Amino acid sequence: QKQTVDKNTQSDMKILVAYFSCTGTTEKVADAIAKAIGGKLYQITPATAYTSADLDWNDKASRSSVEMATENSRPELGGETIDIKDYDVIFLGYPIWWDLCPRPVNTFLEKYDFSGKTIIPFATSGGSSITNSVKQFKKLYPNLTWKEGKLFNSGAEKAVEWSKQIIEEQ
Ligand SMILES: Cc1cc2nc3c(=O)[nH]c(=O)nc-3n(C[C@H](O)[C@H](O)[C@H](O)COP(=O)(O)O)c2cc1C
Repeated sequence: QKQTVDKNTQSDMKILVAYFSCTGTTEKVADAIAKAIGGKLYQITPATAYTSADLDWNDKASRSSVEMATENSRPELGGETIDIKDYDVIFLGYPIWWDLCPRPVNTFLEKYDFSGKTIIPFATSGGSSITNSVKQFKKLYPNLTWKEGKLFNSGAEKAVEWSKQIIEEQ
C-alpha cells in the first residue's frame, strides 16, 4: 500500500523571505532567515530609493515623514517582480517607521495576491515593538493569514532559531 505524503514537510514548503530595508539592519536579519530555512530572499525595492534626507524623521517635510503622515500613501515599487503563487509561506521583514511599516510594504501587499498564503511579519526598530504594525496589517488586510510577528533588535541569531521553529510548526 502506498504511503500518503505529508504535504507540510519542510522540503515541500516554498518559502519567500521578502524584506524592505533602507540602512541594512532588516536586510541582515532577512538574509540570515532565508539562509537558515532555505527561503528565497526578495528585496522590496522602491522605484525611487530613499536618501538619508528622505529618512530624516526630525524633518516633518521629509519624504518618509510625509508618506507616513499620509495614510493612503503607496510609493511605487521598482526592482524585479515576483511570482507569489510559487510560495506557500512568506516571511515579511521591515523597519518600524512611526510605529508602523514603511508605506512601500503596503504597496507590496496590495500589488500581489497573497490569498491562501501564510504571512509571518518580522521587524527591526530603534526600540518600538512590532505590535502596532501587525495590528494595522490585520485591519487593512483581514482576508490574509497573519502569524504573530516578531521584533529582532538583538541580531540575527535569535531570528534564525525563531524561523526554524516556525517552519517546523507549519
Ligand atoms: C523614517 C523613520 C522612522 C522611524 N520610526 C521609528 C519608530 O517609530 N520607532 C522605532 O523604534 N524606530 C524607528 N525608526 C528606526 C528604525 O526602525 C531602525 O533604525 C531600523 O532598524 C532600520 O532598519 P533598516 O536598516 O533595515 O532600514 C525609524 C527610522 C526611520 C528612518
